[in-house]
Amino acid sequence: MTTPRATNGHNGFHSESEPDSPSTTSTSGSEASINDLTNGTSSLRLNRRRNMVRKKSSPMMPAFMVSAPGKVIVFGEHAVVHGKAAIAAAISLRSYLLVTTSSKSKRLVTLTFPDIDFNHAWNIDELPWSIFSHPDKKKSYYDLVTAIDAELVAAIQPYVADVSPDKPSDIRKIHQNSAGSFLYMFLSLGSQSFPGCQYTLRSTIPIGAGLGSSATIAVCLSAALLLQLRTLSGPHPDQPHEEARIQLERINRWAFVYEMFIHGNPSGVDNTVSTQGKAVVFQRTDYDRPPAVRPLWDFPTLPLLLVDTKVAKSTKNEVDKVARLKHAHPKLVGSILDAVDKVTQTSADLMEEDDFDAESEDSLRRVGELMTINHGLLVSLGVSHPRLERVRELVDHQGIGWTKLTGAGGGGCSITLLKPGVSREKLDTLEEQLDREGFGKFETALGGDGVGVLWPAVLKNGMDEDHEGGMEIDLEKFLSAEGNEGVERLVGVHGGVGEREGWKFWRVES
Ligand SMILES: Nc1ncnc2c1ncn2[C@@H]1O[C@H](COP(=O)(O)OP(=O)(O)O)[C@@H](O)[C@H]1O
Ligand SMILES: C[C@@](O)(CCOP(=O)(O)O)CC(=O)O
Repeated sequence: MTTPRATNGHNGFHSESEPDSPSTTSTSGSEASINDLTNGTSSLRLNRRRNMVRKKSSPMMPAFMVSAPGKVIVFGEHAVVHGKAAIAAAISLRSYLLVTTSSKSKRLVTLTFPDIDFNHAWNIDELPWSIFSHPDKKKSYYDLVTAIDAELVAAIQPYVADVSPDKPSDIRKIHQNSAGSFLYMFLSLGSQSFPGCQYTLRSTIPIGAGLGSSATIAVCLSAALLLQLRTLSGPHPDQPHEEARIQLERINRWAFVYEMFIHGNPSGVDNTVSTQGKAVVFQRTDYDRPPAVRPLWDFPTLPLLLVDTKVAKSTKNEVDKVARLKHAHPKLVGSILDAVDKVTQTSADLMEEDDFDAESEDSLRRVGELMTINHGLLVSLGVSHPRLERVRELVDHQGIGWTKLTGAGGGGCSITLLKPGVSREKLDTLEEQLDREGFGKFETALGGDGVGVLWPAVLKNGMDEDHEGGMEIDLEKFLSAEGNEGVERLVGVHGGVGEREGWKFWRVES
């Protein structure tokens, strides 16, 4: 567990437009977090005084945004749920969350997820705060929560039950799951004095395709809530790496809670890579302790083709399937999982070798062979799908690379490592075939930034209507941006025009 850091006057979110930002204390958070953060009564008094000043000068937080990337698992999915290692890398497809605060008298907290046609508001004063703030249950922002509490889930049930009553039951279930996971995190972290606010999310990541869409929502909501509670410091460009790492760990811990609610038994690899970005070797051997996460700083720029089968899958179902198989054949499935682990470790070693060259045929062939083996092992665990096998068949037929499923399988996406020097003609033939057969194709760079913050929600460059002082992103603009391109153009961390001025990231690279 991370020890809570004492206040140093430089915590809290740093922003030019926020008159009194440097503080660790919570204007809207619980008393517990004030006590946890301060070193004795004098600093407590000082912080209370700061809060009073802030309340007078800045009664409402400015609208702000948070963004988190999707991921591909390059090696080790499923085995990672059973304590083995996995390698995952952030991709350039991202989710974007706009947080708008209402005036004090408005007591609604609203969740707006237009991508899944979900919108719901709750009266903050009617939520079950008493059970969540009971001393036996109350969690702090820095706690490591490793299990979902059944009593707390029961307490939020009445608030989830009336969500989307007119939707078909399968859609309703998804909405209720979103509502439940959000309320669980909101009630665990917040307090009744929380201001009315709206969380609006748009994503460029295909949903349920194995690219970690749910983890990006978990990361965005976790970061947003922790920022609202003023329990995070930065991000700012000169922030020491160790301090940045602590902030990321806090975000990641609560993102994991959200994922546990959605998926039941996640490994945590998705939320970890979405939080910290780039590429990592991830392993969680003991669920009561934080996972071992080793960043791969020099992760090679692998020539990857990402194909979407457009077959929807459920991560929970696929994970349950493997658990059942393991239960039925413990030794056999145990050996398969061990073999996946070996593949992952071998690949990590290989890619970290000094003479590994992402453009050389020999280096790529060795990684490619490991991908083929990993896919074969996943097939034996029963998590492939005929459409995934079809992609593999088409790629193999052209002889242009090595393919494996990525993520939970059962549909979703595959990745193909392309051989160097593949002719344009062969690639075109493959792409035409994929197109004809209804597959989707993504171009995405691997190893991008993790969670980012735009505070306030004002961008300084990138759009036509940009003018001096920047362009404010309001709810209307955000909701009316057309499709993925519109979202990227409006608020994208790169926006197709290179690094966007305004977005900031916690950087831990040494
Ligand atoms: N854009 C989105 N808006 C709202 N909820 C989303 C969005 N994308 C994903 N989700 C949530 O995540 C779930 C999909 O998660 P999961 O099955 O793990 O797929 P993935 O492989 O994409 O992470 C959805 O059912 C929904 O609850
Ligand atoms: C199958 C698994 O290893 C990865 C799931 O990824 P996704 O939800 O399909 O993006 C599950 C996990 O790691 O929690």
